[in-house]
Amino acid sequence: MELSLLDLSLYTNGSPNECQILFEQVLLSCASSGFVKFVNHGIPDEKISEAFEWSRRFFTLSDAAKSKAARPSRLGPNRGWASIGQEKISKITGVIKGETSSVAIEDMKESFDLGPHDDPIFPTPWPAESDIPYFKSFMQSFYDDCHEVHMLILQILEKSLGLEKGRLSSLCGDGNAELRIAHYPPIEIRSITSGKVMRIAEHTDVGTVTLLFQDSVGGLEVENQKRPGTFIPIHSSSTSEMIVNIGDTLQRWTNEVLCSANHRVTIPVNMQHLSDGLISARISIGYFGKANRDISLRPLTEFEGNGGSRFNDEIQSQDYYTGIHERSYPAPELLT
Ligand SMILES: O=C(O)CCC(=O)C(=O)O
Ligand SMILES: [Fe+2]
Repeated sequence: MELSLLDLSLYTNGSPNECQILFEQVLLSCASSGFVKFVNHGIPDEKISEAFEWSRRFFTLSDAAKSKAARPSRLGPNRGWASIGQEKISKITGVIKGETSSVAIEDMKESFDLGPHDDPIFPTPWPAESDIPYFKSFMQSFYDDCHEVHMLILQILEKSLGLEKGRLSSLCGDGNAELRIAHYPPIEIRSITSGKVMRIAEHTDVGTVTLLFQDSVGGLEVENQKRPGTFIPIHSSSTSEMIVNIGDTLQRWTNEVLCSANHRVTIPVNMQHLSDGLISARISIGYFGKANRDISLRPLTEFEGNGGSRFNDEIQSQDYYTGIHERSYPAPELLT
């Protein structure tokens, strides 16, 4: 299975026929693998390179400086700096499939998440401006760029799925997303094969779609939806390539016409034949598109038909997101 690499600019610049082909290809890729890749998505290459540069700068700050932006210990969305091993994504492995995991594999990564600007309920804790001047303004501007692409992709999905204009995008227009920079420090192959740690354990993302940029180290893999249990490596030929994966929100809204993509970050494919060796540090940047707060995650009426749904519970978006995020930050006494 190869992921389609599609030209997003055709949506605004293409002929009606080219647009139609784009809608069909997006649907084909998302419905068969939960993933699609885009070029010409509108965020300039230089800005993406700059985002990687800012990420490196942030992660080379001292722990004391990063701690000023530490993840708050209260219920809510992901905000601020989470140190290496703090988030345990293995605690949410299998949740969307209705399987619960009892293992607590440590993720060997650190991350920094920002939410909407001036969020009065869940503000983002920032590092001191004097420690990393202009970091905040750059990251907020990159957040806005990603929000625009998120809206564009939802509009395309509306067309692909035969929905009314605005049907998906109006549920997300407030911009309730998170932008995450993640740093995976160098790690021994043996540590991962021991089964105790991972770069990031397999999981699905909770939101609508995730927009992901990765450096050239590799290791990102997606589960083959036709052959569960087997994983396919996802390469990017440049950091500008945008990888888009379907999240739980769209799985629920579409009543599984689209299914969220189960993915993980592990040993890069070019090192998988080795029993020993050091995997280089890796940086990725992900924008986690989400529904506005207080939106029902029941299937949309357009997808209600045929044989009911697994997702008829009355859960609302923020409650679902918070519940899942909190599971991945278990209190030490809850770890198994
Ligand atoms: O680092 C990556 O490539 C993926 C990260 C990821 O899946 C996540 O943070 O949800
Ligand atoms: Fe993810």
